[in-house]
Order: sequence, then C-alpha cells, then structure tokens
Amino acid sequence: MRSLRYLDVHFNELCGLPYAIGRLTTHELSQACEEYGFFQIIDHGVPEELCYRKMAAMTQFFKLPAEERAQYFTTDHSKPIKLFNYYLKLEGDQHQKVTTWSETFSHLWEPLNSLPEILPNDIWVFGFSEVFAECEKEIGALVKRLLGLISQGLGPEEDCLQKKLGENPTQKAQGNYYPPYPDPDLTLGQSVHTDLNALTILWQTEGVTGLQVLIKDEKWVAVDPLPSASVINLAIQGQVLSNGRYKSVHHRAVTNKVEPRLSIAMFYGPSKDTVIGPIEDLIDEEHPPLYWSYKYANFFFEEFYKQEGKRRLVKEAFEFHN
Ligand SMILES: O=C(O)CCC(=O)C(=O)O
Ligand SMILES: [Fe+2]
Repeated sequence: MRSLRYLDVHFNELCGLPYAIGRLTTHELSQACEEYGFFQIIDHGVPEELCYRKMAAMTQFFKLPAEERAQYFTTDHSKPIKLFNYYLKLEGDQHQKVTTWSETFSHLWEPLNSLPEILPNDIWVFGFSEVFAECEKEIGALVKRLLGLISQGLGPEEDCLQKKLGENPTQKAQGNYYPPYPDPDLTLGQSVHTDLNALTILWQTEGVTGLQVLIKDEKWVAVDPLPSASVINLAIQGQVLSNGRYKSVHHRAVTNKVEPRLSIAMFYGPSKDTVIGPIEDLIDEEHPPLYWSYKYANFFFEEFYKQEGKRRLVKEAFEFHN
C-alpha cells in the first residue's frame, strides 16, 4: 500500500515564516519565490471578517443536498461556473493506485458583472456574489501589491509581471471541499500539480491540515494553516516569465479521517490571448531562455487538460531541451 504520510517537518519552520506583508521586503519575497514559491502571509490587508464570510459562503454551497449540487456538475472546462470532482480518479501505476477524494466548485472571480446572472439562485442566499465582489476589490489589491513586489525582485521593471499578464487577467475562484475519508492513506484530496495561472492566494480551514508541498529529495511537507494567514503560491506562469528564477512547486492535498476541510484558491493568471514566455530583459548569454513562448489560452489549456489524472508536468512540456 502506498503511504501518503509526510515528514515531520513543518513548512513554516523550514522557511522561517510567516511573513507580515507590511514588513515584507522585496529581497525576502524574491528569496521565498526562488526557493519554494510558497509562503504564508499575515497582515495581508484582507479584512478577517471577509475571509470568514468567504469560507462560510463556500461551505454553504458544499452543504447543499447532492442532487442540488449535481446540476452544476460539468466536464466542460470552458464553463464559467462548474462543479467537478476528483472522486474515483486514479493516480499512479497499477501497483500504486490512489483514489482522489474531493469536490471542486469553480467560478469567475472577475468580471463580476456576469456573476449574478450565471450564479444559481440558491447560492445567492449565502451572499455569494456580494462576498466575491468584495474579494475582487480586497484580494485584487493584495495580488497587485504582491505582483509589484515580486516584479521588483526580478529587476527589470517595477510592473513587469503585471504588464506581461495583459489587460484582462483571468481571475478564478475555486472552492475545494475534502470530506473525511476512513482510510486517508488510500486517498488524495487533490493530486500532485502546479497551478497553471501566475499567482494563487489560498485560504484554508483553520486547524485542519491537508496542503503539502514537494521539497528537495522528493519529500512532502505540510503547509499547516496559520490563524488569519493566506498561502501564496507562485504558479507556472510566474516561473516561466521569470525564466526559471522563481519556482512553482508541486503540491497536493491529503484527506483525513475526522474533519472536513475546505480551501479556497483565488487564481490570478494571464489574459487568455496573451503570449507568455521568459521576460526579454532576463535573457542574456548567461541566462538563455528556458521556455518557449506560447499563447496562454490555446496552447496551455490544451496541455493542462491533456494531462488530467496524471502527475501534471505542464511547464516541463514548454521547456527547451538542449
Ligand atoms: O486544498 C488545498 O490546500 C490545495 C488546493 C490547490 O492546490 C488548488 O486548488 O490548486
Ligand atoms: Fe494548486
């Protein structure tokens, strides 16, 4: 049987975290992005009460009766609102099969003007639209602030990342719900992946561990939730734009026997028709481009979904091999 246990090392100890955003220096931030591309921040400026309401609204959705939730279920990835699940998807070879066990609800986070029309009526009652309208403002400001700092760490231009992501960044919110499972060693909540966008801000249920990142020597460590903190995860486009200087690391979610867990990921990514590749100013003789350029929508989504159900190696598919 495959064991999903992880090292008794906690990510926060490993990286000396958390960071308080007001005191976060460009140097600290670029160091965190260079090493793991994962860190937790506190004092992030997003009101605590809003974070609470956001988690509560999403929890309400997952508490709807299964038949009601089922109407949003789709395998069509182009839908702006979709419920999908990873139940019964298998990962690994035939001797090491692991079943994934989670349910995911994804919707656009911005633009919000279309949200009330497409959001189902029964979700309205949880104040869903209002909550995410506020998130758009507050979390949007946080993302821009972080992208600015991360750009400065790269050197060339203060706003280089934001500019490269284009005029209409893709902004999606995703609620991941992991019910308890009697034998967690036989399941994964979410299989190994790196996020396909540029920067992810993640909130997780306080007191319930589940998120793990892959560090050196193929070891998994837990990113245990810190009170009022959010997890920042540099995603694939950040790695590609920085020409590999910043890392987008593999991560996964595990389940547990006792308590349900919810995470909400706010994905911030390039405009659909933007061409992504290493920032020109970061390329010279010593630093040749590690990735070729591609159009975010056409190419990237195809590659991402093609690798469904496997350990996704999407960014590797765009690497130059000399
Ligand atoms: O539940 C978690 O903590 C992981 C979620 C995640 O990695 C994702 O939604 O991309
Ligand atoms: Fe992720």
